[in-house]
Amino acid sequence: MHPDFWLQRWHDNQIGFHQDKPTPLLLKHWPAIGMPAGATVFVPLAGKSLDMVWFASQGYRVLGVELSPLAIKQFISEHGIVPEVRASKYGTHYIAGNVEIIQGDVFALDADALVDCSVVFDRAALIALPPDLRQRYAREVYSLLPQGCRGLLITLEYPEGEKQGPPFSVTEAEVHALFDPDWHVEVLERRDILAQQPSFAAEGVTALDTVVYRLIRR
Ligand SMILES: C[S@@+](CC[C@H](N)C(=O)[O-])C[C@H]1O[C@@H](n2cnc3c(N)ncnc32)[C@H](O)[C@@H]1O
Repeated sequence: MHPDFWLQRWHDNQIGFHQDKPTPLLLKHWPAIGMPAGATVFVPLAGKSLDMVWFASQGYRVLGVELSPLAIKQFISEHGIVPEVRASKYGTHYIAGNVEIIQGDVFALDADALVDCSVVFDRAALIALPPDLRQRYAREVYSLLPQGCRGLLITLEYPEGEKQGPPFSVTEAEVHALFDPDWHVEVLERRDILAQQPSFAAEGVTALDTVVYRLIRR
């Protein structure tokens, strides 16, 4: 997916993926990750997600990465934040309290950028990417995370070809193909959400599951 696609989505305010509260499945499953307060949570493809605010409210540090300057501008203005701003080889860093968001390309990160991250939260990130980029993302971004790093990954699954992504359907088999053997992959929950997502049914999708995974970097 070309970066311009996402910049245009933000420009046109086509951000149906944005939620006006923290992700309920995050709140439900976070205890299973067992991450002490003070840890740094990596939030790739962060948007202006309120999950970042929730993590900060729970005493975590947050490192978000987001391509769109507009998303970050909105995050800052909607939370009345006055960030410190600095530039690095990764992009422009906006830092306020426990939250740091890099405006830049997630594929430009290196291991140094993620060295302090003990956990990754992936909601609408892996599934925002088409198949070839998903492989690159697992190979070039997840692989930068330190040993022992944990992850909470939320995906969607719907029958092949019933809808054009994003969001893309990513099967359990694909999650294993992407992350085995570097990550231990475990399903925490699979839930049928078709009835709660009328826009999918309106597009002709006949089945829709969300799946929550716990990942542990070996
Ligand atoms: C579907 S949205 C999800 C946002 C957020 N995770 C949420 O739950 O609301 C995907 C986001 O990834 C951003 N994005 C896409 N490709 C990116 C890349 N290569 N590097 C950083 N951000 C990217 C887009 O601008 C968009 O805001």
